[in-house]
Amino acid sequence: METTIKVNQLSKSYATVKAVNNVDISVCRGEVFGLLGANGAGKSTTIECILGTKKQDSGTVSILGMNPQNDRKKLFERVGVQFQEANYQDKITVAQLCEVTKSLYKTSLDYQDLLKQFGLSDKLKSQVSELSGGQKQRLFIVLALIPDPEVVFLDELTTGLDAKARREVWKCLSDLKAKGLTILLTSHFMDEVEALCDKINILKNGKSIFYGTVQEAIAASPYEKFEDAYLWYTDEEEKENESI
Ligand SMILES: Nc1ncnc2c1ncn2[C@@H]1O[C@H](COP(=O)(O)OP(=O)(O)OP(=O)(O)O)[C@@H](O)[C@H]1O
Repeated sequence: METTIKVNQLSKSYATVKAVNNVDISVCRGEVFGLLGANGAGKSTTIECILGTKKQDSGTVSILGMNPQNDRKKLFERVGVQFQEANYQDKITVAQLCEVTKSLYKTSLDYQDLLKQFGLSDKLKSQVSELSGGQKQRLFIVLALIPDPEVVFLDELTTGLDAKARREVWKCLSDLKAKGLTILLTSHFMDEVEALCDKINILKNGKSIFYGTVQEAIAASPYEKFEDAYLWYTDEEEKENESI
């Protein structure tokens, strides 16, 4: 299968913090990859190095066959990014924000269709600032999908969404995956990871402590539930570190 994202031995430090330490990632076309770990584990730094908005200290990154440092412009046309705190002006409606986003790209999808898929059809004329947290979160996913990307990065996918909205987002993403969209996501919800991710990489203090499928993660742990296994992996490492 075609490899869409390939990260080899990626490392990045900030002054005294080794934020990412020899991380590997390999994502094929149409796969959903979960980058997991507690706050500060190194997920955002890894994503920024993949997108080329940060430069790694060592290791290599290839996305859609491109080097993100050299091909930022070409990459921008083919990759969607969901931002947590988008920088939009205060008084802007959903429709206007979608229009502005659309205008940045050569090709784009019909945003009215996307808004419908994500349950936001009736918000077209609403001010973005007046949307609920969950509605904003879904709008940010829509914005990431407007350029009809081949790869999409979704940071803290469904944080702030209610149970029904989360399920709806999962369904939409599964449909997009079936059409060949490659997805790299971060999430603090293990039910979501289990429902969506083909492979995961669990980071702790910048290092990879598990890489493989959710099933493999469970099998290699003493637990039967993924959330228990996840907590076991992250705690286990802590114990090892404490004993050093
Ligand atoms: N610009 C920066 N300058 C200095 N240190 C930073 C910077 N950005 C991140 N760090 C540090 O690097 C480490 C990894 O941070 P990063 O944001 O990549 O983690 P994360 O897994 O995305 O966390 P979260 O789940 O909270 O978003 C943390 O210790 C953080 O404090």
